[in-house]
Amino acid sequence: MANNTSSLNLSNTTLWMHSATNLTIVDLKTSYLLCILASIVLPLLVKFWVNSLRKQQSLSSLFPLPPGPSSWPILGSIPDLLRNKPRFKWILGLMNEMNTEIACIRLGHVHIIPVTSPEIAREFLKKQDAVFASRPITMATEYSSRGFLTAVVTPWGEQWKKMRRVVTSEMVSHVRLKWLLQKRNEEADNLVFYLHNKCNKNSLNGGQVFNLRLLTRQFSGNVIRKMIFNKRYFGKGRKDGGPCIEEIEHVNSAFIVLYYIYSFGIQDYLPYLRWFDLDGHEKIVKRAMGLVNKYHDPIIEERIRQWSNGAMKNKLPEDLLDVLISLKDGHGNRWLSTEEIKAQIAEVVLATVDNPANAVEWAMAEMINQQDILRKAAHEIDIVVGKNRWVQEYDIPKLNYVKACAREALRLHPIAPFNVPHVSKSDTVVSGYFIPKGSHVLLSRIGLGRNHRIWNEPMKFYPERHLMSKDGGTNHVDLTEQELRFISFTTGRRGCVGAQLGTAITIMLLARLIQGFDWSAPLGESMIDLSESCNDLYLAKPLFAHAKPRLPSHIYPVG
Ligand code: HEM
Repeated sequence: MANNTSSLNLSNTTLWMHSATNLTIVDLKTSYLLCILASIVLPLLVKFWVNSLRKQQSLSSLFPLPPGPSSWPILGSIPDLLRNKPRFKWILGLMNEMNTEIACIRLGHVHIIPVTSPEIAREFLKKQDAVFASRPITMATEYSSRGFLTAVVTPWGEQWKKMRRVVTSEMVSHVRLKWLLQKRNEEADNLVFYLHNKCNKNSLNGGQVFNLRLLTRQFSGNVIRKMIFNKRYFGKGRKDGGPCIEEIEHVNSAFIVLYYIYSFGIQDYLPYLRWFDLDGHEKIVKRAMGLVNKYHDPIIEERIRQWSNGAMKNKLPEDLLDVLISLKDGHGNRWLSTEEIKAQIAEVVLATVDNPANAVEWAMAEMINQQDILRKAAHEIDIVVGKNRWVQEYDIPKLNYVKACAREALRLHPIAPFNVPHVSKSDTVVSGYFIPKGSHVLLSRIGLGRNHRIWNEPMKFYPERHLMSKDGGTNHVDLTEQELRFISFTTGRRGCVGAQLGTAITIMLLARLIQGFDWSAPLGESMIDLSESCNDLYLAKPLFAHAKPRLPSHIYPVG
C-alpha cells in the first residue's frame, strides 16, 4: 500500500512537475510574446501620442486664430458684448471693420467663430462636417429640450442620434407627411375661409385689413398642432376659424423661447454666474417654456394614460402623438419615455412655427410694395391651378415663381441672425485658421444672404435672381440651398430634417394668400414700411395689409 502510495505520489509529483514545467514553458512563451508585442506596440503608441501632441501643438503654433478683437483675461470680449446691443450687430460690425469674412471672438472660455463667406461656410458644413456636428450646452436649450433629450439642440451623441432618427423616420418622413396631408389641407382651407368670412362681414372697400404677423404665425401653429395633437384649439375654439387666447399665448411663447435660444446670454460663457441670471434671460425662458408646456403636457399625459389602460387597444394612431407613444423598442417596450415625448414635441413645434411665418410675412410686405411681383405670382397660380379650385401641395413643384419669392424672403429676411451653432469636436484648421476644439461656429444668415460678393444688389427683393441659371436658362427652384449662399435648411449631419414639411407650410401659406386675395397697403397708406426692427430681423412693425377676395365666391370654403 505504502509503495503503491509512494508510486502514486511519485507519479503525482512527476505529473505536477510535468505540468509545472509546461506551465513555466507556457508562461515563458507568453511573457516572451508579450515582451515582443510591448516592444513593438509601446513605441508605436508613444509615437502616436507624441505625434498627436505635436500635431495639436503645431496646429495652434502653425496656424493663427481667425482675426478678432483683443480681449480681457478670463472674460474675453464679454465687457464689449455687454456694452453693445443688439449683440449680433456688434459682431457683424466688428467683422466689417476688420474687413474679414471669418472672425474669432472669445467670450469667457469659448471661441465664437462667425462666418459670412459661403466658401468658408462650406468648409465647415461640407468638408469638415463630422468635426463640426455638435451643439453647445446653453441655459435656454437646456430648458427647451428638458435637459438635452431632443434632436435639434442636443450635442453630438447617442441621445441626439436616437431623436434625430425619431423625427426623421417617424414624424416628417415622406410616408408620414402623406398620411397627415388631410390635416394640413384642413388648415389651408381654414385660412381662406377665415379671411373670406371677415372680408364679407365687415367689408372695407370690398375687403378687410388683416394683421399678417398674427395670421402667418397662427397658420404655422395650427398646422403643427393638427399634425401632432389632431386639434387646432386647446380650448373651446371659435366658429370663424380664428385663434383664441390660448393659441395666441402658445405661439407667442414659442417665439419668445426662440428669440432667447442662442442669444449670447452671459451665463452660457461664464457658467458660474448663471445663478445670478445677470441679463434676466433665464427667468424669461423658464416662463415662456412653461407656457408652451402648460398646453402640451396635459394632452400628452392623458393620451399616454389612454394607451396604457387599453382605451386605445383597437384604435389606429391618428396623429403624431399617437405615433410617438406607440413606438416600441426591440423588447416590445415603449421606445420613448414621457419626458422624451414631451421634449421632442415641444421642439418640433418651435422648429415649425418660426421660419415659414417670418418668410411669408416679409414676402407679402415686399410684394405689396412691388405689385408687379405680386401680379406675376398670382398669374403663375392662375396658370398652374386655375380659378376654380384651391392650390394644393401637389402643385408646389410647378409653382417656380412663388417658390422664388419665398426663397428670396429667406435670403434677404432670415428669422435669426445666425444659423444654429455648430460646435467642433476636435482641434482643426479651416481656411488656413486654427479652430480650437469646442469653438462655436456661427454662420451669419444675413452675412451670407446679403453678401455683396455673392449677390447683385443684395438688399433688393428680386425673386427673378433664383430663376436664372448660370448658362442663361431657367432654374428649377426650391427652398434648399446646399451651397450655403444663404441659410435655408443647410446641409450635412446637422442639416434640417424638415425641409419637405417646411416647404409645404411656407408655400401653401404664401400661395393661398396670393391666390385667394388681392393685397394692398391699408387705406391711407401708400406703401408698407419695410424698416427692420432695431433688435432683431423682424419687420419693425407687424404687417397690416388690406385683402380683397379675387376668386368667385362659391370657391371659398364655408364653415
Ligand atoms: C421653412 C421651414 C424651416 C427652415 C427654414 C428650417 C431651417 C433649419 C435650420 C437652418 C436648421 C439648422 C441646421 C444646421 O444646424 O446647420 C434646422 C435644423 C433642424 N430642423 Fe428645421 N427648418 C424648417 C422647418 C422645420 C420643420 C417643419 C421641422 C420639423 C420637424 C424641422 C426640424 C429640424 C430639426 C430636427 C433640425 C435639427 C437637426 C439636427 O441638429 O440634427 N425644421 N432647420
